[in-house]
Amino acid sequence: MGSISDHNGLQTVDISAYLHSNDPVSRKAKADELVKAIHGHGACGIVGHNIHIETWREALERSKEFFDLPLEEKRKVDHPQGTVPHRGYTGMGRESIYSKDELEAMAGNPGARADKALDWNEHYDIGSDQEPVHHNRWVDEKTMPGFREFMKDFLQKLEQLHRAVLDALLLGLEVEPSEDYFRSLHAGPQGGIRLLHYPSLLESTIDRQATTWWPPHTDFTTFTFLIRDQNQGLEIEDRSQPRTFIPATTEIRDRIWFTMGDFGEVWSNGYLPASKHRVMIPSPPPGLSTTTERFSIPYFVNPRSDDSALLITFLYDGFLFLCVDVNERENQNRPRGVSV
Ligand SMILES: O=C(O)CCC(=O)C(=O)O
Ligand SMILES: [Fe+2]
Repeated sequence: MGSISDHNGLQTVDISAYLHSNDPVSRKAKADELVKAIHGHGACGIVGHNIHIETWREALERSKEFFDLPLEEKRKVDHPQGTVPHRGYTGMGRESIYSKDELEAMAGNPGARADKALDWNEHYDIGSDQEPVHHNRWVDEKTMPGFREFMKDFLQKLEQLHRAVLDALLLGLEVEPSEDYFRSLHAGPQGGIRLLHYPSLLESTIDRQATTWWPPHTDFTTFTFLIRDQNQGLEIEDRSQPRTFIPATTEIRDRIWFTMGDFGEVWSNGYLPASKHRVMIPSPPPGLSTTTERFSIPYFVNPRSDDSALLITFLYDGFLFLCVDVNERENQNRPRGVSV
């Protein structure tokens, strides 16, 4: 499939020529196309990426098997308490994303937290066993045979893809090969997958003011790949019309949605802006009173933790690129939401 432009302005880039060609001219052309697409919306679709549809279907099926376990089984792998919670299971309504405005409004008023809308999903975070900061909470092998091996392998495939996409961005941005710091920042095992389950809900019980699947947010990542089932829900902000969202449609079955994260925006000094996105609870299918459940698997690409403060600048297309690594350990541990 060639690259396509959706009627709604989001581009979908077929990166197979980048991954498989030895021709530097076509690789550079593809890298440029990717950078241009992300520059526009902070997000784009990616096809031709080497993650086979059978593999991602299996990942979604195994994810469903996990969420089908009794709650007491899932709670055996509950996320760690404290400042580094991003591994293991987080149950329904236990994490809320707060916007900057909400956090400001809450300052000095701890009771305000109780009024916060719930993000109605459950999720299970997995990263590399080699990653030094976070520690996996694996389900017992007897409970889910093969789950751990499969997820480790899936994670590795996504890691390979993230390195290839990062290389393409660096080529597209014309970063000098001597500035290999960027590559090395992401060469380690910091990527992580999140198995996500958005439950089916009885329409009459949904207070659409108070309940969301995910409210609008940007990810605290360099960038994110979004793998999902066939059900609609993800929407990406149209940067030309702020607060207007474009459905990230699912009709191309093996399209991965790519969203730039906060660190990626800082890293590129805004040239590749962080994508604001949300996940909406769809209306029930015609004739039904309950909404359809949804499964998705974001893969978060994070920079390496590093104790050294580092500042790198370079010029591209009249933009000053800036990368600040301010003792990232603090930043990486910043909660994306608040667990209760
Ligand atoms: O489920 C999705 O498609 C998106 C999830 C998401 O935005 C997130 O976990 O940060
Ligand atoms: Fe997100």
